[in-house]
Amino acid sequence: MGDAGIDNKGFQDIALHDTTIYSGKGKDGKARAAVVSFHDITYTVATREKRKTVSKTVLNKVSGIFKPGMNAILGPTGGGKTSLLDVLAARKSPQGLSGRVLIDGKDQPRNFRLISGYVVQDDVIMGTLTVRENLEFSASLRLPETISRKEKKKRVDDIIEELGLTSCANTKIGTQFFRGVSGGERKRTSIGMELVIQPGILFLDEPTTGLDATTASSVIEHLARLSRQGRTIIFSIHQPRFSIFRFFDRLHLLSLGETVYHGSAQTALEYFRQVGYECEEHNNPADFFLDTIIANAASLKGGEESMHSEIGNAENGMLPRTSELLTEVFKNSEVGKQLDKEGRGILGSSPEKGSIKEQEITYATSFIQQLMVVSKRAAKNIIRNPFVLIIQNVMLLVFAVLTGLIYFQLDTTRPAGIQNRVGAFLFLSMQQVFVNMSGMEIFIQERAIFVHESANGFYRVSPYYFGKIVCDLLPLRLCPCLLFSTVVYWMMGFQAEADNFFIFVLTLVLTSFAATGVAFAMSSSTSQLSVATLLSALTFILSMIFGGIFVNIESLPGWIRWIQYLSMFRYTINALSIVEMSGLEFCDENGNLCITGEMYLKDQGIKDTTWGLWQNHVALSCFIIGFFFLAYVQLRRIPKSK
Ligand SMILES: Nc1ncnc2c1ncn2[C@@H]1O[C@H](COP(=O)(O)OP(=O)(O)OP(=O)(O)O)[C@@H](O)[C@H]1O
Repeated sequence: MGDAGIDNKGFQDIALHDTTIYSGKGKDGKARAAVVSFHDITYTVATREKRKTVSKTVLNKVSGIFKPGMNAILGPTGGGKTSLLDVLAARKSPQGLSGRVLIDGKDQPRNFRLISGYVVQDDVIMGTLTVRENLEFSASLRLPETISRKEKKKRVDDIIEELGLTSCANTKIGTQFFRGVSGGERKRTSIGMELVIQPGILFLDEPTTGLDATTASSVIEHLARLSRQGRTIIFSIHQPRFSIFRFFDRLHLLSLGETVYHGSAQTALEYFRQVGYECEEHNNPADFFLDTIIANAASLKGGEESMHSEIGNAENGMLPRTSELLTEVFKNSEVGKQLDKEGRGILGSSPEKGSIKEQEITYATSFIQQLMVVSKRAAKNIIRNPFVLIIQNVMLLVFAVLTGLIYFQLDTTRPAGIQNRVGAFLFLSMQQVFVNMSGMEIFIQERAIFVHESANGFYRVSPYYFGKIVCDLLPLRLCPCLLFSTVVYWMMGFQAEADNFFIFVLTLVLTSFAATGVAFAMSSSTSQLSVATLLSALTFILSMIFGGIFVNIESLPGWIRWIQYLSMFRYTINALSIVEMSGLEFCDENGNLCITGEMYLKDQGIKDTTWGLWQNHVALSCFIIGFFFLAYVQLRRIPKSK
């Protein structure tokens, strides 16, 4: 059997001319393609099956060598393509992973994620920004501050031209609320966001998925053009048409996490013919490979039934080993042996004897630069998505007028004057808490974008978080709350004293921020909006019960009474009660049987002292600090590796 696949050309030139660890750039500062070799990659995960934890082998001793050009990882669904791509791109956590990935014969640098590009399958890209703005966002954060604005702009212009995005450069990407650029333009923008750093190696997870045939061909054509400029492009792909397949230089065929073929794409058909599988004249090679792999695996499992089942259903991800199994055939073939020999050669000349290590994330820009760029994008996002902004401000104003009309100019007759005020305190605190549950979706909606960008070194968690807080708290929490509290205070006819008014507004603002803190903490702790909503609703309801109105706290048994201290409703209601009730006298219709506001407060166990008032604001501030800090910690804990 002749050399049906492995092409040595290029490796010696590239790998051995430089003894330093790969930095992504050549001596001239331009992107430098590299040889990515992987040796005996095994990846296992623990899964739950029939109430037992079992170990599943996703990749089993997979080896190969990807050189500058177009390198495709192909295989049936569940074959391990994405897993292999993630391992090569250093996006997998080292847990359960063994083997080595070398770049130009040396270990991957610890900041490999930052010098290589990675385009995920579902484009994670801000829909409210234009194509150009998204590219500029990437350039502002991923290029060092030593590069001038002019140069960054030029780089963005070049990419727009290179990827054929000129006609849609100023079109918004699009969200679920409005249509923007086409699928192909969106994918090319995602690719452009990675090209900003001029990576020598570009990884793409199924770049054609979800695109129509013509758009998919155009994306692959663009990638092929990029590869000819000196880049190593590695991508997973499911079932490409021939018009796409013909652009592939090298091919790695996977079946159930094992290599079926690795080598030149042009000679792959010849290899299969030599091992006994002939492709019909007008059949698409990619379809032929997949059909052959599936049929081979199914026939070895035995039976007609398994012929029709996905091969991904094999037990523990492995098939019984027989000499006819294509993975075994490949190992024993000339192509397989030559790949093994070449791989051992690279490993032998590798200076280190390391294993796959956790990646470290370094950043090209300072905290301040990241804060500015991220805040600017968050502000644009709010302005261009005005629905929430309008609801939060305009609707709340309408709601404030309605509330003001219900409790209009409260009098001090007894019992209505007391009852209406107490009802109003509860209603106002509930309103502030429940309206701010909208903060729940803040980190859930953008979770995929945040994970992708922070894993790729766009920004640290802290500037992203602070940027979000500023852009969310001011327009969506503070402004509506100031509007609302001003309208209701004067319409309800609360005490016309400046001090009282300002303390009233402060109390509602702190309540609004504390509720937002709870929503943020929930939002950063889960990716499911329904879970976050449920958790927050339960927290608020429990807190409401212990607010002092639904149940007399003093009448509760001691073992449960302490929960009152965790109720933000209690602090809000107590503060509002002290501010409004102190100094009032409530009498019945005849002007007899009067009680003072102070008597009411004493009856409720509320201390009408300076500290008695301000302790409520201190407690609400502690809630704010605690929940905002928790939200930050939870955001940091979101794994950046898969
Ligand atoms: N963390 C994990 N936990 C459990 N199973 C996993 C995990 N990662 C991968 N797998 C399993 O390993 C197999 C390979 O997954 P992978 O996503 O790499 O396949 P793929 O070839 O990219 O599939 P597709 O074409 O459907 O995207 C699948 O059966 C998948 O369910």
